[in-house]
Amino acid sequence: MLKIPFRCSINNAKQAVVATFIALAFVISSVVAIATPITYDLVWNALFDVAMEQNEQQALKFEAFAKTSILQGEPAVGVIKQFQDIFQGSSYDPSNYVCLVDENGEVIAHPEMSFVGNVIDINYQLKQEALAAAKHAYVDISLITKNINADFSSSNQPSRSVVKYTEDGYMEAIYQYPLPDIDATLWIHIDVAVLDQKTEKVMMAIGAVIIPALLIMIAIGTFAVRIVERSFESKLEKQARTDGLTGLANRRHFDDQLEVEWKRAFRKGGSVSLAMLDIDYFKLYNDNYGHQAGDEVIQQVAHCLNMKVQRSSDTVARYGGEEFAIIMVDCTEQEAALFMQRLVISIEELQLLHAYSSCSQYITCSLGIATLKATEDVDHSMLLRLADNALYRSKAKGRNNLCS
Ligand SMILES: Nc1nc2c(ncn2[C@@H]2O[C@H](COP(=O)(O)OP(=O)(O)OP(=O)(O)O)[C@@H](O)[C@H]2O)c(=O)[nH]1
Repeated sequence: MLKIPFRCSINNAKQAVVATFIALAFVISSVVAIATPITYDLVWNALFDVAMEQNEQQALKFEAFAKTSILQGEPAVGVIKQFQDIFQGSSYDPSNYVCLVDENGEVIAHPEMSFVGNVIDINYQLKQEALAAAKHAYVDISLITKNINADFSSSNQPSRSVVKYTEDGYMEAIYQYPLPDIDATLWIHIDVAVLDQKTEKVMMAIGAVIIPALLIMIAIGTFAVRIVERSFESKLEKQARTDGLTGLANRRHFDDQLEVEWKRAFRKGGSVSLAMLDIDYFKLYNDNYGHQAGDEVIQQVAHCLNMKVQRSSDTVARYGGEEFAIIMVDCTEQEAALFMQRLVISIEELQLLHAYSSCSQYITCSLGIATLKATEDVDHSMLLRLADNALYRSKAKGRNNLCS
């Protein structure tokens, strides 16, 4: 009776939990989606400003250096040596940012320069790296490198390209200086890859917080859903075994319990007693007092049985309609009969008025009881039959009594 609405409430609760977490995930994702670019921009802009400033300082330094060194017509080796000295210890490692390119944008090494350490010692790998970089981020290299003669004759001033972004978001500042002693341009490329690394670190840090947070949220959500499910499952299980009107064990639980007790008694070589109890003239009660009042009588009788049958090993169940069943274990036939006899009296003592009963002015009940030793030859359905027959005899005897 209670099952269907109960199932609905389980589904509703599960849906509510799932919906809450989806909503939560959505809100967090939205916040992250909105916050990430803003954070990214803020971080980027902040780092960019710093980098720009650094770059600007480097550029000024370099211009000062270039004006004195290159204009004096120093050989390339000297220029680069000076450059290295000036920028050593700065955030830029000159060996990474200085190389020589010819007018085609090819990285070259000059024999005279080989002693100037990293900068000049452009090995195959470094050259490949420079070329690879040129293909991607530094697309303008070959365009800005010019023949030394043209440049040198027109102006001794170093030309400094505009600091700009590349497609990848890198910022680059390109300086080109014609070198007086070789047919090449000293090309100095100060990029701010460092900026990107910092940004990546920040983004990774953000990811390091957000992703675990999302995972934890999913884990907690799953766990919460499981807990809710379990609690509903156990409630559902309990509901499925409980009679909705009286709260007693229902027929299903009774059947299972009788089988369990029967098997236990068989193992222990014991017996099981079973009492079947039926309210007398209940149809007449219903007809005259109404179905609602009938329900209340059933509830009161059930309550009385529950109060009297206190041993945890015993089971009181609503067998159906106005019929109840009591399983008793670990007691003799006489003890069970005596106990049930008192129960019959207790129910009449409830003094639930029944003016249409032929055996009392109050609600009474008839009771059939059977006790059977659990052996290989018989099973618990025999016990049920015996108790039922006893109940039938009790009714036949005039009701409000007990037969065994
Ligand atoms: N109010 C109410 N009545 C019920 C319920 N279940 C069964 N009944 C009624 O119980 C009555 C049982 O009637 P009968 O089987 O004829 O038994 P009785 O009138 O008690 O007669 P005896 O058992 O021979 O004394 C029927 O009228 C059923 O409708 C219930 O849950 N609530």
